[in-house]
Amino acid sequence: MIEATGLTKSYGSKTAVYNLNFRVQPGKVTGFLGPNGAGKSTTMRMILGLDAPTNGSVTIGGHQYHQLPNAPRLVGALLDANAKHGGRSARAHLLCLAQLSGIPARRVDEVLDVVGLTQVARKRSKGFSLGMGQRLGIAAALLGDPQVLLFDEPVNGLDPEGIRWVRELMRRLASEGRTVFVSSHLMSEMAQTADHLIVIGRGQLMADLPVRAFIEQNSTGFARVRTPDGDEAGREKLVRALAEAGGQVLAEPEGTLKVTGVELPRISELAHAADVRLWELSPHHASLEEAYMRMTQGAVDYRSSDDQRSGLQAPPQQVPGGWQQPAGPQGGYAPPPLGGYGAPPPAHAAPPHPPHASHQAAAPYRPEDAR
Ligand SMILES: Nc1ncnc2c1ncn2[C@@H]1O[C@H](COP(=O)(O)OP(=O)(O)OP(=O)(O)O)[C@@H](O)[C@H]1O
Repeated sequence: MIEATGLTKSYGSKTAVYNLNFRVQPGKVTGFLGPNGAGKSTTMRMILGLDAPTNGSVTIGGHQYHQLPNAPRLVGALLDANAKHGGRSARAHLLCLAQLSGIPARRVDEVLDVVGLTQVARKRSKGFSLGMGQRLGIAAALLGDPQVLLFDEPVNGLDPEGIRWVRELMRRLASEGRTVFVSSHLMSEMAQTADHLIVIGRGQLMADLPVRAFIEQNSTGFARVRTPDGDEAGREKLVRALAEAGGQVLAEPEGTLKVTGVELPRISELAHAADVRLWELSPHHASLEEAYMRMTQGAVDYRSSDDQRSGLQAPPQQVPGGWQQPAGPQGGYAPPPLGGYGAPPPAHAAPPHPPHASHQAAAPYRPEDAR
């Protein structure tokens, strides 16, 4: 098990990671999610003893990395797939790592086989594609047959077949009882790979919950409704009727309405009764990616200025005579529940002041706490 306690890292005035508390359990794939610059790599480096925490600690099996007896045999990691000598062959690169850790040479051939690089084992790695480089990095992580594995963005540069392979490998490693900690900025990928999620934004913990719970909370459906272009009166009439029927309506930038709280057949009846024609009435599911974006919005360091994801970045548009707020608890676009994901970090910065003992981030939401 990996355990972080009050883990904090500052680089000068920049706080990269602040007061992280989490546990990564064996026998599961734990996804470590966060937008660019959230602090994932910094956290992983601290777990591996490559960076020293400014405050707090992180341990593996109760020990700091440097205190582990024979660490390379206990912990394997892929941090940077480019961290290799390009002039060496894949096999020579792995042999070198194996010798440094007292791992027998036959293990090199085993891991080359596991990652599918046997055919190119004697080729220089500088000619490798990004995907082959990732596979070589994964092979290096597996060399010591470790119980604890950390992968920083392992599917970067992989094609769909490679992504599926990584997903299956992670799941297999976890099913063997290993601790598997995988970082990504893609919720859609993690939703398919991980059992548990730890989400950070601007260095702070935003959620710590099973993937199943995240999906249950965020994959509720909604209806998309379009009235004829230019028929403002009809649109307003429908919005009023939907609101009176208990629905929640959000105007989308494209001119459509996003409706939750009213079933599709009922929307059709209401439109008919109000004598409003519909150009579109379709069922939808909010994607997990969207829910994740919503959770981490305000915790993103770098965002393009023309990000038009409907209802996510832009404030909801006012709907005349109807509901103006985003969907309620049953809607896919609901804001994180109060007391739910834990206090998000301050909107515009990681801790506004350098961390100090009295500034405690709220405990993250764990569904088991609610039971
Ligand atoms: N050595 C360093 N010196 C100064 N700032 C750093 C250093 N390493 C990381 N940072 C800063 O700390 C923050 C967290 O960076 P980190 O690389 O851990 O994020 P990340 O979640 O891994 O991002 P990405 O998904 O883009 O790799 C960033 O703002 C980054 O610029």
